[in-house]
Amino acid sequence: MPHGTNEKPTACLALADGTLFYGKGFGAPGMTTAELCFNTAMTGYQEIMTDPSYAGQIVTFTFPHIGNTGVTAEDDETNDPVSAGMVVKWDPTEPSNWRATEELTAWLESKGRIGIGGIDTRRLTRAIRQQGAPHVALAFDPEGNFDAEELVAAARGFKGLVGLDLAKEVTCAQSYKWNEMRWAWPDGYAPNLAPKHKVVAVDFGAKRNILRCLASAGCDVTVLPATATAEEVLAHNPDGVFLSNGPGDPAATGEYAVPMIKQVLETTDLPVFGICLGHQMLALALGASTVKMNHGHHGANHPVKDHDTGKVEITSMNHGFTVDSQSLPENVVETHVSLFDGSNCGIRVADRPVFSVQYHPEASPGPQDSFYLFERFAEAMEARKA
Ligand SMILES: NC(=O)CC[C@H](N)C(=O)O
Repeated sequence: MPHGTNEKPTACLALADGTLFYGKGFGAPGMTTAELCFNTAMTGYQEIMTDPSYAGQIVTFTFPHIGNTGVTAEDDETNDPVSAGMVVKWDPTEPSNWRATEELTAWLESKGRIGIGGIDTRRLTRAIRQQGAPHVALAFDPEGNFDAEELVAAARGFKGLVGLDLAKEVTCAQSYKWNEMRWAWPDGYAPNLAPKHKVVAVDFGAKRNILRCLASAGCDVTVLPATATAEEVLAHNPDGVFLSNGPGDPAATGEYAVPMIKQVLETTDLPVFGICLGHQMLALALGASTVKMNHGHHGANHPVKDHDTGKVEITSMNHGFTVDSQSLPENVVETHVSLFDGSNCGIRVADRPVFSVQYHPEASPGPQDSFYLFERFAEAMEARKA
């Protein structure tokens, strides 16, 4: 029965440990298996659902009002929802927003994704925190016929994200140019409208707002597929190389991406900037290691301390793996750290403009505090030319 109602449930969420949550289905009928996480952001459900880094995951939204602002294609971080499904407390409400072109439920249905409403998301979130991100099966049947044992077996059959390279499933098929800028600017920031620096962005599942931020910092961006070799990257004669966010296990994607990054580092003095998966794989290329977290960081209010300036930024996060700061080699400085759990949030090579962050400085959804990193990347390219 959906939480707090007498209705017959039309959706079921089964955890691998046998726990069942019944609720009201929305979106597209069907069944899917994934890892389950929770996201604490109060806004941005569409950006979250379309963030390619959520491949292989179902998102529990701890904020109860999901659907209020509808959906608009302008807010997509990539063409379609990538997250396998969504879990919410209340049924999505009718949108009330001038930008909405569609309702969340109709959009999810047209994109073949499953949602479940009427769930006690507090209880579920507590379960995720206690046991670690569980493997789950989520089913939506308008008739409400579920075989609980079958669903639990399906959840147990999900192999998990460790060892999984999902970047190759969400990367672009071909290279392309990106010129579009941000629509909103951080306070006091004067947009740099002339593209000054040639940047190759390797797309492991890049969010569009990252590309907009690069363009807004003066970068002329060429996006290359995840499997690009160092030769392919350098053939564009870039002033800098950007490594994007993306889904799955950094060690698995790193099997082909880390040799590319190493070769760029060994054969050039180019500035390199990485975000999230790009950060993790840069760390791997520098000799550090990554580990799976208990339940990861997914939200829009994570405080991070910048050791260089002493400042605290409020950041947007979405990651389930992390760089083991104990494994950082001597020439790599830990620049940022999470004030929630002390985990690594940023690195820099001691004597080179090679740096990366675990969080999302492009915001969308989230705060704008960290835009300076894009400017830092542009400054490094400027300095190298001078
Ligand atoms: N947002 C990302 O790039 C996520 C990186 C990686 N897939 C993780 O879960 O940690």
